[in-house]
Amino acid sequence: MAPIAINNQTTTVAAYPAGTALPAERKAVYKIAQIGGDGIGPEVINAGVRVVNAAAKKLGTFKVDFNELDWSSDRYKKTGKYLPEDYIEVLKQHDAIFFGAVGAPDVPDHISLWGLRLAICQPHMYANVRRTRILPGTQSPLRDCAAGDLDWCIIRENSEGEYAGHGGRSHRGMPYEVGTEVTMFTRVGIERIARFAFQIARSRPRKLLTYVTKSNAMRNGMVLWDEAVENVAHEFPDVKMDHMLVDAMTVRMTLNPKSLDTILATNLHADILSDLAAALAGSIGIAPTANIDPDRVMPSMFEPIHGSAFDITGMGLANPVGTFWSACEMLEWLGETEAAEMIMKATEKACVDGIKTRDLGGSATTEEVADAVIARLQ
Ligand SMILES: NC(=O)c1ccc[n+]([C@@H]2O[C@H](COP(=O)([O-])OP(=O)(O)OC[C@H]3O[C@@H](n4cnc5c(N)ncnc54)[C@H](O)[C@@H]3O)[C@@H](O)[C@H]2O)c1
Ligand SMILES: O=C(O)C[C@@H](O)C(=O)O
Ligand SMILES: [K+]
Ligand SMILES: [Mn+2]
Repeated sequence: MAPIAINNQTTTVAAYPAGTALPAERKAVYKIAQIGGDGIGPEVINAGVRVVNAAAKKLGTFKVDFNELDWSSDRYKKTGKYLPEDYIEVLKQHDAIFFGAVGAPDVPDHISLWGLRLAICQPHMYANVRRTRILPGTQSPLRDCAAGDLDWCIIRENSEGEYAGHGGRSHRGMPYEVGTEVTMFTRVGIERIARFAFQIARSRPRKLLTYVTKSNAMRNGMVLWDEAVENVAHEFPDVKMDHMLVDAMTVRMTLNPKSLDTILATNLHADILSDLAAALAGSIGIAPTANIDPDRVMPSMFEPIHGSAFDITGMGLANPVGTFWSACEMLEWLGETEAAEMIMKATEKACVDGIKTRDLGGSATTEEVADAVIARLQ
């Protein structure tokens, strides 16, 4: 494996390992596929687009051309399809994808998720990166944690495992009906995500990786996980590694959170742990997601961690901070670190100044938070 340059930038945003992350060139214009999707998705994405455009204008070094795509549950209800046949080709014409959320009250959740998010991300975007940090001006429900704490980077395997899509149902409606969901792990899939996670861990000051499985109860695939991760660990002797079973991990995240830094887990486990991480940092509304194709075959997809939140749709209550942070991850991935830092700092300033949505204890609307962030870009 090629040596990996260590990214020494002191940045408040993503610090991807330089070897995997830096694009070949910076561009004058980035073409971004904008997919608001459902529920609060379009609300937070529209706010994010405004903030990104304002930052680009302020810097004057690049432009962003957002291409709005109507791929959503509305489209599904009208046409029977979330995506056009040639969606891969369409997406490939872009440098990145800026995504809101998918999920509608009148479409089964497994249809919407597989119809849009999973169809786009599997199999190329195998690394799902979910950062957490208690932002200045916000509060954690953990009494001993303050701004800057819970600085975690969760690496979620994003292409297989519990989301392999294998299984079936038979004897529908009968008392002896059967449903199976086959969890599939491959050594190739585990090793590639483990290497990615070790590279991230190595690029962070603490060089500390905790990997999570449930290899006591799940005695095949998760034991393969343990073996494959331990094997990859030999390539990274400078990274300190430990292992947790997922149930005990929830306890450690809550009661001993400062002992953690980079966290690697399977698709489902990391999905759950990353929502917990966001909540421990104050709100699900602040947390970002980067669905990364480290090989850059597909444009990577950036989205807030949350879903379409139909309970608050159209009310101006959606916190756009997770979307702004996701935009920072996107800009960082494109090589525009300066813009990423500018947006992250302005977002933190708006929080410090108390311009926050209800989930963070404030009373500002989505648009007011966006206005406040734009006013603080410098
Ligand atoms: N990546 C995705 O597109 C994605 C992620 C999660 C859930 N979903 C889908 O979204 C739908 C709703 O799922 P759910 O209710 O389990 O999760 P959710 O994240 O949509 O909402 C959970 C709770 O958090 C609140 N919340 C979420 N985002 C918020 C924000 N930005 N600001 C303030 N409050 C916020 C909601 O109001 C709700 O009370 C389902 O269809 C689900 O499948 C999609
Ligand atoms: O598990 C998923 O992929 C759906 C959603 O919960 C998410 O985290 O994006
Ligand atoms: K989302
Ligand atoms: Mn989730």
